[in-house]
Amino acid sequence: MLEFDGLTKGFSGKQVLRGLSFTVKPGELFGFCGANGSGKTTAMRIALGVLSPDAGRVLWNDMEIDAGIRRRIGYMPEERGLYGKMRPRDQLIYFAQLSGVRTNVARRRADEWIERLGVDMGAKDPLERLSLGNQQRIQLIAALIHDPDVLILDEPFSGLDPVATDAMADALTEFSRRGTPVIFSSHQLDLVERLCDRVGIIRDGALVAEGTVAELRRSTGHRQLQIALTGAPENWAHTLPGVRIVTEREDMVTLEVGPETDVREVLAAAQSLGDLEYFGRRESTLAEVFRDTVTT
Ligand SMILES: Nc1ncnc2c1ncn2[C@@H]1O[C@H](COP(=O)(O)OP(=O)(O)OP(=O)(O)O)[C@@H](O)[C@H]1O
Repeated sequence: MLEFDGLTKGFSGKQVLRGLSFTVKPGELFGFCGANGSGKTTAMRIALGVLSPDAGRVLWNDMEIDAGIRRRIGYMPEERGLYGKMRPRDQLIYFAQLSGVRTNVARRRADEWIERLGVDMGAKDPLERLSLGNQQRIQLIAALIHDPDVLILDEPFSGLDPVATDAMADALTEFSRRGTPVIFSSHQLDLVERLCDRVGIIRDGALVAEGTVAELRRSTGHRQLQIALTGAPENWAHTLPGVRIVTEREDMVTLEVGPETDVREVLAAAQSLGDLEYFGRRESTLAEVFRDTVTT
């Protein structure tokens, strides 16, 4: 279990983390979300020992992370960190060896992952000649080639095409299903919603929401309805009681209703305005929950 316990951190008087606490359990794929500058990278760097906190700790299985534990972490830094002039395969083997993997095993794993993630490169190409997406795939392999006990990935999906995204998502899911806790930061909330077992939302250096996507949806207290009517007067949705219009298309209106609104009243009002073609609930997306959480 990876535990962030009351982390605080400031840079030249600016408070960036303010008592950040959450845990990532074995086998869990955890999405770490927050607005730009909310402190995600800072927290992950502290877990890796790149930065030290002003207060608080990061624990791995109840032990403070030391150099030995750190070697068992797979980390993908936001600033990436590979050698541009070196061939990717050689680097992967080198990194694996540094983490204690035998050379023949390192070679085999490098080749397997390069193939599995579909890295497109010539055998002699140095890293800097690869496209950014392919460099990023190599960076992911560097994080997992030593078969780590925990994976901490800073925006691993940014800039990837849909095929690479799926390949990377499969790899992370496989690690988590094997029991490895995986935490990654991302602004791609549709992806986080699709992949993650749990999600944490950080705001101004503290966690303001945490749970499964379903739990986060419930916590906002907002419900959305979709209604389709025929034969109704123009702008009919504006006359419904206790609703906020989210989108208004010719064929379907999406509405948000607060916790105090009686949905049956909305239904009755809609029926009195035209012929009801569709009436149903729409789940909020994680992006909507996120906006709600970080702007209110
Ligand atoms: N070494 C540093 N010195 C001074 N300020 C820093 C340093 N590292 C981070 N900060 C500041 O800390 C704040 C949080 O940055 P951080 O990179 O942790 O946010 P983030 O949530 O990862 O953002 P993003 O989503 O944009 O990557 C920012 O205001 C940043 O400018």
